[in-house]
Parts: sequence; structure tokens; C-alpha cells
Amino acid sequence: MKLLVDVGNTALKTATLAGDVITLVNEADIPWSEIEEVLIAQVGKGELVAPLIARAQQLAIPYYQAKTSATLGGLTCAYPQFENLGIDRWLTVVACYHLYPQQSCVILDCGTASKIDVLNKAGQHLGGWILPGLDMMISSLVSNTQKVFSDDTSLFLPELGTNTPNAVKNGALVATLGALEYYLSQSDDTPVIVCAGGYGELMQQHLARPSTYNDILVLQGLMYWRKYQQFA
Ligand SMILES: Nc1ncnc2c1ncn2[C@@H]1O[C@H](COP(=O)(O)OP(=O)(O)OP(=O)(O)O)[C@@H](O)[C@H]1O
Ligand SMILES: CC(C)(CO)[C@@H](O)C(=O)NCCC(=O)O
Ligand SMILES: [K+]
Repeated sequence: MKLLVDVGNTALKTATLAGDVITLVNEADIPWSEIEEVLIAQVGKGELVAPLIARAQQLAIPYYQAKTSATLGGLTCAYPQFENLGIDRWLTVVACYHLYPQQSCVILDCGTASKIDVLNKAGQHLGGWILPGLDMMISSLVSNTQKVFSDDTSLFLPELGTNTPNAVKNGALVATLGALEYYLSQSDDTPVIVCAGGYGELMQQHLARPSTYNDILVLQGLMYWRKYQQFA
């Protein structure tokens, strides 16, 4: 059994991998005695994952930090400076390449930041966009103005706001949905749309198009990434 670790800028997600079955597990409930290796996708601070690495070292369990590469099997990275592409983004692309073979995909991964990444039928990552996440859009508005405020109770809705929290929260939602719609409007393609991340389910609910929500996309990418390392 392997341990999969997704270290985002806010959240740490851990899961076990047995065969091809990924099961989310709380950090406190990791079955360390059964773990043979640890696979890590880290974009956030090292301090979140340091205790896990320390534990692995103490138990002499090998661990691997996934890195973005120019190619992975038949997949190619859009960035000439491939090492600058966040590993979380690369792994969502790796996952979609395997989950939707020979199909074009648009990935909308909304967490601390919102990311849009595009993969074509031929396995070429075409690039993407990084936007502030919903919370970050709101907090930057609130902290840089006098009269803009938000609340924790208003919903994110794709409609015009008639009070300040609704105006701010709905604005953050439609800015994000709008970026995806913009891409789709100027593309001839009808790609598979895959939503992921903490706000992925919310996005999927408000997309007026068929799409799927995958809450373990980065972890699945990590699983596929590892298969290439065995033959490298
Ligand atoms: N039901 C939910 N569960 C977890 N997070 C949620 C949920 N709804 C909204 N969020 C928000 O999603 C964010 C966490 O999402 P995610 O786990 O994708 O973040 P992350 O991996 O830290 O982000 P990033 O990959 O952008 O660094 C938090 O900002 C949180 O407020
Ligand atoms: C954009 C984030 C912060 C999203 O987690 C991460 O993918 C990252 O740090 N990326 C590096 C910059 C880039 O992907 O171009
Ligand atoms: K930075």
C-alpha cells in the first residue's frame, strides 16, 4: 500500500493507494505499518508535509516528490520552462490524460487559487490560466477597500448582487465561471470539462454545461505519475 499526499497552499490531503484504489484518510489515521512508499505532490509550504516525511524517514519508508517534466509518456507540457508549472496542475493533466484517453479536456481546479488547464486529444497540454481563488478574490477586495465587506452566510450564486456580500461573492463566482466560458466560446472543440478542488463542486453546480467533479484528481495524477517512474 502506498500513501498519496497532496500539499496545497491551504489544505493537506492524504490517501492510501492499494492496487488502483484511492481511499482518502485523515492524517491521524494513516495505517503506517502497511505503507510501502509515500508519494508527494507539493506546491504549498514544506511545514505542512514535514511531519509526514519525518515519519516516513523514521520508519525507513521511501518517499518521492513528484516533479513536472517536459513530457510523460505521450503527454507533453505546454510550458517551455516546464519546471515552473505547478505540480498540482501537471498532475491534474496527467490524470485526465489517463482518465479520458484521446479526448480533449478542460480542467477547472478551484482551491486557494483557481486553475484552468487545457489538454488536447493528442496528449498536448496547451497551457492554462491561474486566477485568485474565490476566497482570495473576496479577501483582496475587502482588504483593499473601505466599504466592501463580505460574510460567511451568503451563497455564491451566478446572479446580480443587490447587497455588498452578494455583489462580492457572486462576482468571484462568475469571474471564475466566465474564464472557463471564455475559453469554451473561442474554441471549436467540445472538451470534457473536469472540475476539481475545494470549490470544484460549487463550480460544477453552476456550469450550464455537462461536466464532472473529481475530488481526487491530483491524487489520481500522482498514482499515474508513479507508474512512469517504475519504468524510467
Ligand atoms: N467543501 C469544501 N471542502 C474543502 N474546501 C472547501 C470546500 N468548499 C470550499 N472550500 C475552499 O477550498 C479551498 C481548499 O481547496 P483545495 O483543497 O483545492 O485547496 P488547496 O489544494 O490548498 O489549493 P491550491 O491547490 O490552490 O493550493 C479552501 O480555500 C476552502 O475555503
Ligand atoms: C498556481 C498554484 C499556486 C495552484 O496551486 C500552483 O500550481 C503553483 O504554485 N504553480 C506555479 C506557477 C505556475 O503553475 O505557473
Ligand atoms: K508565490
